[in-house]
Amino acid sequence: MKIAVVGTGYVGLVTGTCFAETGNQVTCVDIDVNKVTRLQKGDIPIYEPGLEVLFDRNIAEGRLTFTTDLKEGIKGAEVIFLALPTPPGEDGSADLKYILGVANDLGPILENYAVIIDKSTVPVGTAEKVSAAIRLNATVDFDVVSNPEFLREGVAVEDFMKPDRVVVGTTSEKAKKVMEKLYAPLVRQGNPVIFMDERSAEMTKYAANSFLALKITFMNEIANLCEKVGANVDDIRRGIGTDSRIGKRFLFAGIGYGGSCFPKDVQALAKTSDDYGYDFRTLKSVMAVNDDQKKRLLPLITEYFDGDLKGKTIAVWGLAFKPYTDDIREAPALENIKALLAAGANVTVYDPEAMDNVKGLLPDLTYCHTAYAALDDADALMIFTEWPQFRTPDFDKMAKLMKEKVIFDGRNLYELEVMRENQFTYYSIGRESVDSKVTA
Ligand SMILES: NC(=O)c1ccc[n+]([C@@H]2O[C@H](COP(=O)([O-])OP(=O)(O)OC[C@H]3O[C@@H](n4cnc5c(N)ncnc54)[C@H](O)[C@@H]3O)[C@@H](O)[C@H]2O)c1
Ligand SMILES: O=c1ccn([C@@H]2O[C@H](COP(=O)(O)OP(=O)(O)O[C@H]3O[C@H](CO)[C@@H](O)[C@H](O)[C@H]3O)[C@@H](O)[C@H]2O)c(=O)[nH]1
Repeated sequence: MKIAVVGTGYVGLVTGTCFAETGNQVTCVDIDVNKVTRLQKGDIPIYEPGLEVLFDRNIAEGRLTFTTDLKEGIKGAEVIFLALPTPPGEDGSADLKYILGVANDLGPILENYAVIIDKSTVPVGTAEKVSAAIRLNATVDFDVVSNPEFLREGVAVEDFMKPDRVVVGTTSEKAKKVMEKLYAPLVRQGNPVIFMDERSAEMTKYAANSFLALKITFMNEIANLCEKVGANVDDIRRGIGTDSRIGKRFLFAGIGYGGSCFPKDVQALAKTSDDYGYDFRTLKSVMAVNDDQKKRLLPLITEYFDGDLKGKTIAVWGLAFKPYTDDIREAPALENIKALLAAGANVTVYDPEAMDNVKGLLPDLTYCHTAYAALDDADALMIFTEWPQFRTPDFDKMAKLMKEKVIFDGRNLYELEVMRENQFTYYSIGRESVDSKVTA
């Protein structure tokens, strides 16, 4: 099939590359000239494991091309994906200016029947708005379909190629046939496609993200209570996750959820609820609890240093909002680092992928080439991202480098017993703290 993908961000690049890999002819369109020039040279601007190999192969074999010209990009395409940003507007609702802007542009340049696919996360009713915007100037027939994306950054290729499900919202039989053809290779491999109407598909995306954010937030509150009652949240996770009705995934307590999706999508669904006169109380609690959770370690580190962080050197491991990505959008690390700087601390950081993305935003940090270099003469270590390489460090080496053997861990990377054996003072989430100052 001939496919156009408008928007070469995270979703656009994964969508374009994966559909090229399944044998389609894909043209990706972006208004960002620098990005398109880079892409045309075969330089991929995001870090996503497994994507580069597919990207290189499909460019080399001529199935994947890039342009800044929308008209050229959509020429002859049977399907046109809109993978455009939907950032939060001032009132928390998803800002549709990119989507509707492209929809307006599409009307006069469509030359043949095409299915226009909302891949972006968009509020209920957007397919109708996109359709109306295109119809204003269109001279040919078209359909607008909602096909939300559920991929996770860091495992995006796998999520795309082996999705738990594909959701397609359309009430047009003609568009349904095109969508069945598009996803036939995935269906043949046993991945289900669930058809529904446009509004239900749009709601499904927000319901999925909000439910996952709720699940994490619930565990974060259980963790907070565990600290008070003397229970261990990791045991609770194992104890409830084995119940198949609850499920093992997305039960890891930590320093709050971040990223480019959960925060904005929970907020947007809450705004939709308000607009329709429904008071969605659980969603509002999720947002409030998560805001607090992100700051969970700050009072602990402040108290540890008797209320004064001025002149202390705090090492930070992890900047990305989660491992296997260089994405720092809504990353808990950033808010914490800003608070440390405001309190007068010096901050040394290490992240295997995300440092270049932070340098412009926070130039006053000391960026280190290795995790250990960040510990040199540090008064404490804070951990915000669970990169695998942080899980099994050389504790003796850490002890020699650090001024004080104290760790504030927002991701529960270490067993309490290991911390006791290594005589580290250790604060984590939802577990008792280890005070090696007293026991050493
Ligand atoms: N990032 C994820 O993991 C993820 C997963 C599922 C769904 N989503 C949703 O997918 C959508 C896109 O997310 P993203 O992370 O890929 O966005 P992004 O911000 O990384 O990329 C968007 C791209 O669109 C381009 N663009 C803007 N206006 C344009 C125009 N008029 N014409 C052509 N290109 C234009 C930008 O230059 C940019 O390259 C959002 O709605 C998001 O909520 C994201
Ligand atoms: O048990 C868990 C699981 C995740 N998180 C946090 O939750 C956030 C989001 O993680 P994850 O869902 O893995 O990352 P995203 O790439 O943001 O993916 C989410 O958002 C995407 C954009 O909408 C959707 O497509 C995905 O299905 C959805 O998982 C991160 O801050 C994680 O640290 C936890 O704190 N505990």
